[in-house]
Amino acid sequence: MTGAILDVHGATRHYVSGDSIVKALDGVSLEAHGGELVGIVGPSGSGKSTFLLIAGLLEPPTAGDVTIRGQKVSEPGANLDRLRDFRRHAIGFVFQKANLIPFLTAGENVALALEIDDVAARPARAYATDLLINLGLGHRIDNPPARLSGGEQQRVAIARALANDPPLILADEPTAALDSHRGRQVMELFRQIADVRQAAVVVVTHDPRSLDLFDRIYEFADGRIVGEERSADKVRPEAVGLLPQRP
Ligand SMILES: Nc1ncnc2c1ncn2[C@@H]1O[C@H](COP(=O)(O)OP(=O)(O)OP(=O)(O)O)[C@@H](O)[C@H]1O
Repeated sequence: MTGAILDVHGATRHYVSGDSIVKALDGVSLEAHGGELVGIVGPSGSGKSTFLLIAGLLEPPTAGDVTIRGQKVSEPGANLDRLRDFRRHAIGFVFQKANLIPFLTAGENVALALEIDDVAARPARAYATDLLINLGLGHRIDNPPARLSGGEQQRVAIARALANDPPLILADEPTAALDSHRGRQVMELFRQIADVRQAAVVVVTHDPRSLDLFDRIYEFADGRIVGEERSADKVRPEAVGLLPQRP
């Protein structure tokens, strides 16, 4: 046991494409600890999204394994359907697009994540409200997603990912659809989530402007890690008020 929240060891994923084999991921080992913001950069097709699929227990590796909080949960042939509950409690996902439910308000979108987890409607709604206020979206709670800017929608999606208080957050290019100011706000929020919640946060990004926030950055190429940079003097934005704990 390493003490890491996420410990991916030797992860490999090969796809058969016609007569050839695509090595989307080729023996990647990477750890993320509580309180760390870890970045993954690299050219298109270098295996970044494939890494997140494997680390997020959405696909098993073809070799290697994934350990989350000391429990080995994925390896070749693993039946990941059985891990649905584990995944919901352990991992919060954030994607490039917010993918909010259009006919629910921002508050209802976040509360739904708790109600699915058997939290009663009233405390779920109260918690969603607290969370959104803490993320600077108190004025948007009763608005549907279409009334929110792209950056606001993405922050609601982050609130939804936080709702079950997961120790691990995985984000795939969460700022790709945002302008630089809103992108920076979203990246600072990930930094704060790592600091305040002591979550391990792993973000795939093409955005070079926020790399000063990260503890470690891994560079991927051809399915492998080809570079690692550690930041000793990273920027720490002022922490938001203590994010409330879930009911
Ligand atoms: N289901 C699949 N079947 C076949 N090949 C795949 C599949 N998924 C990914 N690949 C290939 O694996 C390689 C890595 O893809 P991946 O999406 O992980 O890269 P990426 O670094 O996330 O790229 P991008 O920055 O464009 O999102 C690519 O060559 C891709 O075409």
